[in-house]
Amino acid sequence: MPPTETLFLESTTRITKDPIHSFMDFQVWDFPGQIDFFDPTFDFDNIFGEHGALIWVLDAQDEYLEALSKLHATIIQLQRNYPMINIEVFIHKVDGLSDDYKIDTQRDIVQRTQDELSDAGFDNVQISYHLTSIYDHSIFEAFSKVIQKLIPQLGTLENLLNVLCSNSGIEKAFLFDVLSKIYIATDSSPVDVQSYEICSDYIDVIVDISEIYGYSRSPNRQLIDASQPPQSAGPLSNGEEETSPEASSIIRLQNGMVLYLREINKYLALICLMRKESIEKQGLVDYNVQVFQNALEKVFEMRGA
Ligand SMILES: Nc1nc2c(ncn2[C@@H]2O[C@H](COP(=O)(O)OP(=O)(O)OP(=O)(O)O)[C@@H](O)[C@H]2O)c(=O)[nH]1
Repeated sequence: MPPTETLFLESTTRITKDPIHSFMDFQVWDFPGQIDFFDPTFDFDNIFGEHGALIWVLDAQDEYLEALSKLHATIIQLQRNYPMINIEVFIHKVDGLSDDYKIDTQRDIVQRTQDELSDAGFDNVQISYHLTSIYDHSIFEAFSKVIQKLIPQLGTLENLLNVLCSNSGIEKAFLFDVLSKIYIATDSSPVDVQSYEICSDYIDVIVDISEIYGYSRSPNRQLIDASQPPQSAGPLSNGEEETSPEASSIIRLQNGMVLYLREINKYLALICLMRKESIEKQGLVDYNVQVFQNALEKVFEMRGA
């Protein structure tokens, strides 16, 4: 949904559950802001007993002290009953704030939270804070980090991406869930926002091209319907779908970098950022990506087994 359309969203009046079917099925539950978690009619155990992460959204452009004290009370309750739930605080709508003010706001929220929790006897609660906005990629990046913590195989995925990068001259590799643009894993080099943004934009380009030039494919292979760049496997007829390689695409950027995309399966795409010299050995890169893809299949097979 484009940010401008969010202006017309209706207010949330009850808990709404959005199932997300992807490489991992999960549900996002949206709670109305005015809900009272401590009301006796609110079934705290039934709701939080099943959750992996609590995302608490604070409006950084508004007065947040009341929402913050509700957050503190909720964390204390969770620590007593469900300490395994990840607590993620989105300091949201930071697009309206100057850089200095953003940092000050985050510092204030962190400090107040630490003080409040330590007064209640909880000194080492792990809480992640994310500065977010719908007007840039920060909301997707924050959500990516939340989801990554819920993936049991994250360490294995990271290792596989590290091996792929070091053997193929790749500077940064992301494994993206194409529809949500969440990246589920990346290699262990630091993520810089520009790399993430350009890879995320690249997905938009590929999805747009697919919508125009795409063709019908088997349900197992239909996420990126078709990108037919020079390097791709060539046009597929309907009868060939099961045996044809996945979609792939390469874009050369003016600054000498290259973006390499390979569809991994129904949901996932690998996007790599590398220098143009590395793609001169494209056979090697393609081969290593294939090995990575096979390894990934095994990782997810084992999970399903
Ligand atoms: N400036 C700015 N506005 C935002 C951002 N995110 C949401 N908004 C605006 O905030 C308003 C409320 O958005 P909602 O998503 O309905 O907020 P909510 O807190 O879920 O509200 P309820 O549904 O009532 O619980 C909308 O007009 C959005 O356009 C943001 O990152 N920056």
